[in-house]
Amino acid sequence: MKIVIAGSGAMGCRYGAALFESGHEVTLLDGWAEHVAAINERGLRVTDESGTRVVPVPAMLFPAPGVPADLVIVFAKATGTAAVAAAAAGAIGPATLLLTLQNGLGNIEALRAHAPDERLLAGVSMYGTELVGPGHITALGSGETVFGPVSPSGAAAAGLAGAALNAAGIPTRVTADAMEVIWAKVAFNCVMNTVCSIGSIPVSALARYDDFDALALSVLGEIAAVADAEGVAVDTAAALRVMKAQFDPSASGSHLASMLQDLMNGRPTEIAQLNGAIAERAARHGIEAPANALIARLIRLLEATWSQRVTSLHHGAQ
Ligand SMILES: NC(=O)C1=CN([C@@H]2O[C@H](COP(=O)(O)OP(=O)(O)OC[C@H]3O[C@@H](n4cnc5c(N)ncnc54)[C@H](OP(=O)(O)O)[C@@H]3O)[C@@H](O)[C@H]2O)C=CC1
Ligand SMILES: CC(C)(CO)C(=O)C(=O)O
Repeated sequence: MKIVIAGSGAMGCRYGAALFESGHEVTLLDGWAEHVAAINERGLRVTDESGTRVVPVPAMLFPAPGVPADLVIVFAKATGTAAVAAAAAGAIGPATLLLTLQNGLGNIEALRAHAPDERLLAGVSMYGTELVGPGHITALGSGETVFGPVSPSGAAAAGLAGAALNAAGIPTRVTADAMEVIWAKVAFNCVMNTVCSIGSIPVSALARYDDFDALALSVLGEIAAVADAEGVAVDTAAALRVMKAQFDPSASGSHLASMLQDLMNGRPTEIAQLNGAIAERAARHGIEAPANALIARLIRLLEATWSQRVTSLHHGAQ
């Protein structure tokens, strides 16, 4: 298949490398010139449990040239989905499938401007990945990819894309209910990404915190109420189990949540598409969501002040 990755940071590079190595014609599209140049000059470096390998996958700066792909996978941050899809429009032809595995709410809505529902596929990934520098990612931990068609008429297309990912060694499950898996992952990220960011801790450190269940459930209860108002069921007990399974270093325990990576890189976070979106939708539905509203405020505080974080005693002393 001719595959274009629209937004080739940590995750886009991870999926693009695996698909390239399994024989597909892959192009990584990104807006970071130094990263694209490093990939084209030295190959994409992928570090995983077995070491570092170099993958000679080609990369290009946006915008995409006018050559339609069979599959475009959007892996920009959710803050930039609309802009990235517009910059990738040259690769989206009348038969192109458009797949989003991004975190957050609102990605499907942003992609609808570029493909009808029968060619839109959406879901989630539990892979923990870090962009450690231009042209270099660490791809650690296991995790399932789950997605489905946005419209029932896209079921065959979802099967085709799922088969390509599985054949590339990315464990993938195709579901009939994309919205259910997206909301379950939103619930996961609204707790895990924010709490790990506020604490500046890896996922595994949460295992040491006795009150995790109460903290998580205060956030999850509000999310379940908002999801319910939008016709989607979120199973809070199941969400809590999935989170706690990630404390294990062989899952994503040693991983730094993507929101914490954003803060460390001085980049905007996806808070508006996570707890911020929950607080906003709750207000629209007349539901109280103080925990999510407070967490959104705390993350915005971190975004504004991260560069002034105190990291040692006697800060400023000579
Ligand atoms: N990382 C993870 O473990 C996981 C991430 N996700 C989700 O996948 C989506 C993509 O996330 P992810 O791959 O982590 O995103 P990254 O932060 O790795 O990359 C996103 C984009 O940000 C820009 N960028 C990133 N770092 C720099 C830098 N230091 N300097 C300049 N530009 C930079 C690049 O594009 P540009 O310059 O064009 O902005 C890049 O394509 C998100 O929705 C995320 O929540 C889901 C599961 C796990
Ligand atoms: C990898 C995982 C599941 C861990 O929080 C994630 O979604 C993220 O970092 O954004």
